[in-house]
Formats: sequence, C-alpha cells, structure tokens
Amino acid sequence: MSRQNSDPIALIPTISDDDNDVPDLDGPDDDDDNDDEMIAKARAHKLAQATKGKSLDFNEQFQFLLDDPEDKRLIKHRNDNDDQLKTRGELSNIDEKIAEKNKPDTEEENTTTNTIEDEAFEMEVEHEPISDKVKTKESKKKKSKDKKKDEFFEESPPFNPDQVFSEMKISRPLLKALSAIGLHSPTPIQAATVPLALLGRDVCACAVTGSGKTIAFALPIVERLLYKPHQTAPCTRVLVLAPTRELCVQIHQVFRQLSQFAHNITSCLSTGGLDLKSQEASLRLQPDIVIATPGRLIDHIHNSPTFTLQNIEILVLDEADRMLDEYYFEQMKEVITNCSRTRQTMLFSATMTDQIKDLIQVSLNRPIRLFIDDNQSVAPYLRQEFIRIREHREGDREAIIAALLTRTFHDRVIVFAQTKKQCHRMHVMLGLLGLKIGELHGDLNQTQRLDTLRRFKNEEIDVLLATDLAARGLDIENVKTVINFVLPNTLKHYIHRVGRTARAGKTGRSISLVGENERHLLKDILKTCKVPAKMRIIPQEIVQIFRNKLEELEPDIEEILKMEYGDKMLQTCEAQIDKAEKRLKDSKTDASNPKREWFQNRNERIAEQDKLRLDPHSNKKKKVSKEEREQIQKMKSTPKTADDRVKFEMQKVARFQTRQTNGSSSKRPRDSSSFETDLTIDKPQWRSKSTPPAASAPTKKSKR
Ligand SMILES: Nc1ncnc2c1ncn2[C@@H]1O[C@H](COP(=O)(O)OP(=O)(O)OP(=O)(O)O)[C@@H](O)[C@H]1O
Repeated sequence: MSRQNSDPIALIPTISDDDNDVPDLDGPDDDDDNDDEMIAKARAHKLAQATKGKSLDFNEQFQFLLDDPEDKRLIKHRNDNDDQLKTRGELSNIDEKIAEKNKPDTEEENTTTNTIEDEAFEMEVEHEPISDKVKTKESKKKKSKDKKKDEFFEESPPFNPDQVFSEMKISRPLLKALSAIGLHSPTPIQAATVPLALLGRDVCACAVTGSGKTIAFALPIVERLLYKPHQTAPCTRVLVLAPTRELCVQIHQVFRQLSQFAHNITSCLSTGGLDLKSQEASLRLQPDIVIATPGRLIDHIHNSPTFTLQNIEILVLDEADRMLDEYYFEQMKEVITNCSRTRQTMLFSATMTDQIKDLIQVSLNRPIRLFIDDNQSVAPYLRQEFIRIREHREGDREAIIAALLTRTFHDRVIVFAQTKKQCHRMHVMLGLLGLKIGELHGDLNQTQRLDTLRRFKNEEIDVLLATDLAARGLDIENVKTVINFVLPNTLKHYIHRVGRTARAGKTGRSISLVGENERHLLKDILKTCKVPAKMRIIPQEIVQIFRNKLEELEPDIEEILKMEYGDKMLQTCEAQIDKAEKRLKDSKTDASNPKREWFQNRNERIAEQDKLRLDPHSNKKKKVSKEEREQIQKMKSTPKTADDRVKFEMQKVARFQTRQTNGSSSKRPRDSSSFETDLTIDKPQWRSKSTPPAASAPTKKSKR
C-alpha cells in the first residue's frame, strides 16, 4: 500500500482481482500490486466527490451526455462495419481512389476481406472477457503552491456566477441574438469578463477549453459598437487575431450571430488562403471588426492603401499564448506597433504562460487577471484514457488506431497525428478499412481545409485526421472522442488537443497512445488530472489481427499514395505555369500593379524562416554534406515499416522538445527587456495614452 502511495502514477484497478492478463502502465515492477479494494473504494468515493456539483458552470438547459459509450462497445461490430461501408455525401479525389480499391473486383477478393473481418469478429466475441479493459489511474495531486501575487495585474473583482444575460448590462438586440442562439446564462468566464470589458479594461483571461471564451470577448465588443457615434466616418475599430484561418472563420461566425439584430455592425475576415483582392475590397469599406491571422493582416497593412490600424479601439488576441510564442513573435510585434496606442487589449487562452508577461508588461494598461481555471486544466467532463505501447511494439500503433475506430469509436472522432504525412497515410489506410475519413492539415489548400471541416461538422465523415492545425480553438459540436496517435510536444499542446471534446459542459473522451519515450509527458499529464485517468488495454490478439489486416492492405495503400503523389506533382506544375503566366501578364501592366511589400526584407524573412524550422534538413538553402544528402535520400526512399513511421512521428516531437529545452540558438531571447526594447526602439512612448497616435506607422517597408 505504501508503495502504491509513493508511486506517482499508481493504478486503481477497476477489473476483477484475479485477472492476471492486465498489464500495468508502470511496467513489470508494479505488476504485483494487490489491487487493494479499500483504496479503490476510497478513490471511487473521492472521484464521486470531485465530480459532484459541477453543473454550476453551465446553463441548466445544457444536455449532459452521461451515457457511457464504453457499455455499448461490444455491440454489433459487424453491422457497424457494414454501415461504415455505405457511402454518404460527396467523395473527394482520394476517397474516390480508396473507393475504387475497396470495390469488390472479383468474388475471390471480396471473400478474403470478409474472412478477415469474420476472424476479427469471432476473435472478439470468443474472447469477450479479454476485450478492451479500462483501469483507473489516479494522479498524484501536487499541493498547489501559494501563488505569488503578480505585480503587473490587478486582481479581478468578484462576479456573480448565477446571473442570467438579461441581468447584465446588455442591449436588446444582443439579448435577442443570445436567445436566438439558445444561450441564457453566462459561463463563469463570460460573467467575469463582460462587465470589465464593457468598462474598457484590459484583461488577461484564462479558462478551460470549451468554456465560452469567444462570446466572453465578442459580447462586450458588439455591445460597445452598438453605441458607436453615428456621424463619424466609418473606420475599423476592433481587431481580433487568432492563429489559424479556420479559427478566424469560426470567430467571424460568432460575431455575425451576435450582431444579427444590430444592423449597423460590420465585420470582415482577413486570413491567408482566401482571395486577396476581394478581402482588399471588403477592407476598403472599413468594417467595424476585422478578424485576422497575423501574416495576411500585415500584408494588408502594407499593401492596401486605405487600411490602417490607427483607429483600433479594441485588440483581442485569442489563443494569446500561441500568438505570442516564437512563431508569431516578429509578426505580432509589427501588428501591435501599428495599432492605436489608446486601445483596450484583451488576451484569452486556456493555457496562459509566463511568456506573455513580456507583452503584458509593455502593452497592457493596468490589466486585470481573470483566471477562472488554472492554466493546466482540461475540460471538467473529459475522461482521459491512455493506451500503453510497450517497448518494441511501437509498430502496433496504426493497428491500435484501426482497432479503436472500427470496433469501438465509430463516429465524431478526431485523431491527431504529428505529421501531415502520417495523417494522409492514415486517411488512405482507414479509408480502405471502410471508414468515412477526412484530413485537415497544412498541405491542403484552403478550400479543401474548409470543405473537410464542413463535412465533419455535417457528419458526412465520421473521423477527422488532423495535425495540430486543428488543436486550438475549433468548436465542433458533439465531438465524442479525441485520439492521439502519439503524445504531442508539450502538456499545453495536449490540453488544447483533448479540448476539442467535452466542450460546453458535455462529456467527452480522450485516448492517447503512450510509448516508453513519452512517459515523462504522461507523468506531467497525470499530475494535472483532477479526475483519475484510465488505462485502456487492447488484447494483443486483436492488435495482431489488425496488424495482419493492414499488412494485407499495404500494397493498395502504397499504390494510392503513389497515385496521389503523381497527381500532386501535376498540380504543382500546373500551379507554377499559372503563376508564371500571371507574372508575365502583370509585368505588362507593371505600373498599375506595384510589387507587394512586407515588413521584413528578403534576407530577414529567410533568416526568420530558418530560425523557426524544426527540421534543419528541410532548409533547402542550407548547404548539406554529401553524406547527409545520401542519408536523407535513403530515409526518403526506403519503404517504411510501421515502426519507422512511428519513429518519424516521435522524431518531430523530440526536435520540438529539444528546441524548447536548450534552443537558445533558434529561440529568441524572451526576457521582458528584449520585448520591451523591440517594441519601444521605434516608438518610445507607444503605450502612453497622452500621446496622440502617429499619423503613419514607422515601419520598415521593403520589397517582398
Ligand atoms: N453562455 C453559454 N451557455 C451555453 N453554451 C455556451 C455559452 N457560451 C458559449 N457556449 C458554447 O460553448 C462552446 C464553446 O465555446 P468557445 O468555442 O467560445 O470555447 P473556448 O473557451 O473559446 O474554447 P477553446 O479554448 O477551445 O478555444 C460553443 O459551442 C458555444 O456556443
């Protein structure tokens, strides 16, 4: 018992004591624990206590989906597989290729597939007692240290968590809009933020994923715009920045919903991937609200003559910690220096880090700290499960994903992979197993990305395979399960990924595959668990069946990937020809088409990109030795095994982590003075409210 207590990730068994088949997450050392019933009961009681009375956070109108899909997991796998084979909705190119492969060309081929499915089915029914088992794992709770009072922040005044929207100082058109969306009472972050934001205060807000942060900033913004002076010339007064295009689209939709009865409020998107000219035309109309990704916004600042941020009254950084990390550092610096100095600034995220103190110190005015949850919490009704991958069994991962999706978690699932390549491969692989799949990552064009999201939202596809592009902010209704093919780079990444489920007071489940090399992050995750995590065990026999199945599919997978590669090459050539033609045409009308400008010159831009690269080999400009080149070539050409593919995924995580721990060479200095210096060199008094805004921003303009 004492050993169990001292073990940071001790297990509470939830299965019968005499079942010796169940491996332990902590390895052979812990296999002989006594499964002490007393402890189990005490912890179950604790769990019940911990989860009691949480409904206060949300409306009573909310539906809590408490029926546990675990209970239904052994039902009718065969029928489900058949159902999944039925096509629904439009098929993309890759889906057509998969469907072609899946077509029963000959009777013989069909029988083989059936036999495999039969085996899988029989195996599961025969060995039902050893099907997936789940053990409970309790976190070792760290006693929270006394939080140091922060010198930069003002403490938040108390707020009333029980009020309804109609009791807040909100105008009729907004109340009508809230009621039309079906919202009646604010979530805690909304109750805390709205009154302060209406007073024009700067805030730094942190609340768990899915807790309604978007409405927390959108509501007071719309309210304030309702009272804009009538006779003034139109100008852009609100800027919301978010890290991904999809998130911007979503925030834009929320603003439109909230302002549906306020006819004089206009908003516009400014994100990459969408048509530049039509965006320029929209921005010329001076919409009240612009929702943007930083890169495209900077493009407009420098190249759309009438667009300026000098009239910005409210600046919101959604996913603020991401917006202020090294990837966006230079761009954010540029945006913030261009914004009016007298603005109100609001920062929101589920994971605020100390890094953003740099910005708070220099750019926020007496900010109020609104931490509804600590910055390491996952959603309250999230059930966290982990599947242990033993050493030398790394190649099981794809088979385990296939087993989970075909046997247990059939729809409303997001699977996260580390690389675009793995996402794409799994799309083909799972498609050949008859599942309805979509992929979402940076290798797709914007139309494909938005189309995949639409199809997942409309339930035309059951499983969304995504990279971290989809990890932050996306609010997709009723996502039941999030699966991590490998654990992500950091705890923060994990919190955002699993936050795609269990949103707005609903339940959800995350399942993460954890190998030996990922145990350190697992321990960090378990330390933050308020509700004991579970360990899911998939019998090795089942895993083997799926491995065999995937091995049989391998030639088809490779063929489809090859065809895809050919198509992609063709598309790239076509795009290059189009670009060349356009350049030729433009050069004839050069005077009317001045070159677009960027805030960095070419060399600065290349140096910036090089610094941000995780993979030094991907730098085409860098001189690579002959041996290195041969090694890269070998790596690319060797047909990869399932183990190799996982290794590749893990390498990416490792590269990120290495850079985080010792990456001073690639990372910018993050001390506050550097940020302050960066921001104040050009504008010594840029935050001073007494100083009127500069007529034009003193930015470096250079040819792009
Ligand atoms: N007051 C409310 N009552 C009920 N539901 C709400 C309320 N406010 C927001 N929601 C719903 O909660 C869901 C999550 O909201 P939102 O996307 O703003 O979360 P978030 O906190 O920004 O999450 P993330 O950290 O993942 O970005 C949305 O579907 C939204 O409609």
